[in-house]
Amino acid sequence: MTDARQTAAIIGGGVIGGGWAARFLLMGWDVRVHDPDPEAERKIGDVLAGARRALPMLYDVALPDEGTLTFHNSVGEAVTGAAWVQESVPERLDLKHRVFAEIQSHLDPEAVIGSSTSGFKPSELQQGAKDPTQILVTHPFNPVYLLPLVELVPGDTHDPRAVAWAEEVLTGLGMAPLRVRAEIDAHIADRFLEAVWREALWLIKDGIATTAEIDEAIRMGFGLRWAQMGLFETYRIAGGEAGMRHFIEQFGPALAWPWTKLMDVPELDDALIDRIAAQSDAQSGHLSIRELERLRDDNLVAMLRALRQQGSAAGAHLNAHEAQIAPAIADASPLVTVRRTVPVDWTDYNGHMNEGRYGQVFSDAADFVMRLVGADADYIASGLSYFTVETTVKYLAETHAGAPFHVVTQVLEGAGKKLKLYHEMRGEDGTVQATCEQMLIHVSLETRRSCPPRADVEKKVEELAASHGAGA
Ligand SMILES: NC(=O)C1=CN([C@@H]2O[C@H](COP(=O)(O)OP(=O)(O)OC[C@H]3O[C@@H](n4cnc5c(N)ncnc54)[C@H](O)[C@@H]3O)[C@@H](O)[C@H]2O)C=CC1
Ligand SMILES: C[N+](C)(C)CC(=O)CC(=O)[O-]
Repeated sequence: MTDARQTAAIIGGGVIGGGWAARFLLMGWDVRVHDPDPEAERKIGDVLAGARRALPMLYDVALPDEGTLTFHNSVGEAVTGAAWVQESVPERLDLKHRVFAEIQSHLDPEAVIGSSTSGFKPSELQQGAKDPTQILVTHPFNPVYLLPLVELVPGDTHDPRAVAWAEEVLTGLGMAPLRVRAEIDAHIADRFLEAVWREALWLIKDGIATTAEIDEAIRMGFGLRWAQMGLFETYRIAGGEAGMRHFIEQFGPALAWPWTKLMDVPELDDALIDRIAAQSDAQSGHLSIRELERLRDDNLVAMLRALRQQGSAAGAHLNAHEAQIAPAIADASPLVTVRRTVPVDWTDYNGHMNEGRYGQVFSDAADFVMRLVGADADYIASGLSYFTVETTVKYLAETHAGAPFHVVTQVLEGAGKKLKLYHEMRGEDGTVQATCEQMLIHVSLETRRSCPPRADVEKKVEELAASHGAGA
């Protein structure tokens, strides 16, 4: 099964199938799509263009080499040889059953079928299936290529090996599988989303708030809190020093007050739909869906990168995934010390990468060289390190958010306490965008003064310098 594991079939290439296709492809899988819509290829192309820009910006290293995308006229052709099938056809049980039957008549019995269903339980999806244990719910969130959460619902009838493998695949894609222990309509997260949506529909129907006011209430307040601590940690803090118990004592009784209409659904009659659509047009109609997607993606990237910096919530998850995909530190000729994409939060009011960020790039390049010569985390913990004492940066060409680049580094001098580096930052087409000459001095972290490196590090520095022709 090992070779076939790198091929995923996407059955249904709409909003969600397109997002899955992008995530698999950008994480190095080959992707085979079947969708009867004659526009499917164009639509997936649009989603993929957004994903190619956004997903690499989340990481401080390059993503794996992109897989190959192909389109197929039948389910059978698409799933043959696939190790993973992601079903993303419309939310109709009869249609999903027909599609599963066709998938299972061609699929390798060891492959997994994940369903994107927002609401059906695995036992419902599995009804009448040739092998029910092959079908799991893997419910993602839009945009699938950026949001890590995927609800993994195996249901009662499942093969633990398939579930373990599904967790491994999803984690490898950079997703955060949340195992739902007992099957339930609409899983976990959509229960909240439905409740919030119902309440919002009432507010509009009753003329209390517009779509714009409701969105403002979310994004200026509790929406920000939820992204980093969720509901219960947030409420624990809201209980003050007495924590959760005090919070429940104070606000629990309010649940019985006539605040909410959660159990009733407002009738979505023409008048209500017209009102919502008109308010939504007034709020966001000046932007196309693609422009809104870009705004959403840039904001999500910037927020997720901030959480990465804090090592918190989804940021902690992304840090762990980056450690999995980061290339090993190894010598090579030419010595590429950084390979990544310019993230959106590195750009400024001039619309290009801000000068301050070049310092980060060349600092990362120097860190690579330090690890290469053995001045790694353990070495630093032992009380020895290098300090940069001088840099000369030349800015030669602009670069922009989403642009891939790499840094090639040369050791100009490496002897005793001195380590002099020359870096060239190059764009995808090889254009030199910036150069940096950088002098590092070996130090004791105890005395904060210069001192000779440990013998093995000094030897590696000298060897590296000699291999780069230093002093020749
Ligand atoms: N849109 C959303 O926010 C989310 C949707 N989901 C779930 O993902 C699934 C798909 O939803 P969307 O992508 O939003 O729908 P969509 O309408 O954007 O895409 C569905 C695609 O399936 C294709 N299709 C129809 N019959 C097919 C068949 N027999 N074989 C192959 N393809 C077929 C359609 O041509 C269409 O391109 C649903 O189960 C939905 O509940 C899950 C998470 C979020
Ligand atoms: C509206 N929806 C129920 C299809 C939403 C989801 O299933 C998840 C999401 O992306 O919000």
